[in-house]
Amino acid sequence: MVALSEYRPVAAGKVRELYEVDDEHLLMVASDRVSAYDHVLETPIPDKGRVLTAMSVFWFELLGDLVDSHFVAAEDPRIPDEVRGRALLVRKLEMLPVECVARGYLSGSGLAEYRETGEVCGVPLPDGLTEASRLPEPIFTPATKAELGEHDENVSLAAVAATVGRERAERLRDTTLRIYERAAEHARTRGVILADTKFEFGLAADGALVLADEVLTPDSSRYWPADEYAPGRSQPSFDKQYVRDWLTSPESGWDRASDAAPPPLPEEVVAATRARYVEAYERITGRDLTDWPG
Ligand SMILES: CCOC(=O)Cn1cc(-c2ncnc(N)c2C#N)cn1
Repeated sequence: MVALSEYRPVAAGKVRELYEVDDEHLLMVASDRVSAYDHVLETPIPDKGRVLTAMSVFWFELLGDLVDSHFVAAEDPRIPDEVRGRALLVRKLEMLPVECVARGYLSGSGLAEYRETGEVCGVPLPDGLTEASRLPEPIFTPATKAELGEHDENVSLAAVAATVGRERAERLRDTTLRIYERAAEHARTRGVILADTKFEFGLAADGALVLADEVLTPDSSRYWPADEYAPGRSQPSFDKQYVRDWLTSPESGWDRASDAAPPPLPEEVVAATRARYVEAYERITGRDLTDWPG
């Protein structure tokens, strides 16, 4: 069995790493780290990496009739035991430098831009929308990838076209919206609102778009419990709300406005957060996490 240290690291995010396996394949590894308020917390959430990995695989399979993906295997001799269950063997692609975001609801950077200009990424929206408003129809709001720790920058479709060509930009938009709508429709039947999500695509040898990166996880998407949905205020995050509430409670002794690192999480917050990740996975997929490796 190969050790992870034998693979060359090629990219790292706040909570994920990417390694080169061979000329054709990469290993995408999800850690148990969680980030909140732009800080990576020191306390890991057991099984978070497994849940998000299993969730990506579920979506790759469900969306397989709409789009090809880079997913190769979740169990394979090339996957080291130490990361089994929270790592995927994927095929190496030529990546497109576009963060393909679909939004069915107005929140985060989309809401901020709307409040400034009445538009998001050059797409005009109706007046009178507020935090978490459902949009008349889902919109494509691409962004350019920022350096680690910075926020991505929202850009127009024309800016994407200037980078990847008009035809490919429109195909990115159409594919992004189609798979978002399919996923949001599925999530809704499970009592979960998929408010927005971010995809990354690469190119196959024949120029076809291939869905890459993690897909429709609570880290790449906003998941809200549908039964608590009420526009006009920030919605509870399906998975991170216990962490957010504790960090902003007097109990934590942390001042969000300061640059100080958040304190370690109490074990009951860790346990409740782990349970929310497992619940999100089992509700969305109808599968049992105990059936997933690792
Ligand atoms: C770990 C944090 O960074 C990323 O995952 C972003 N990223 C993706 C690639 C990539 N490159 C070639 N082929 C692929 N299949 C992929 C994928 N996924 C590189 N950086």
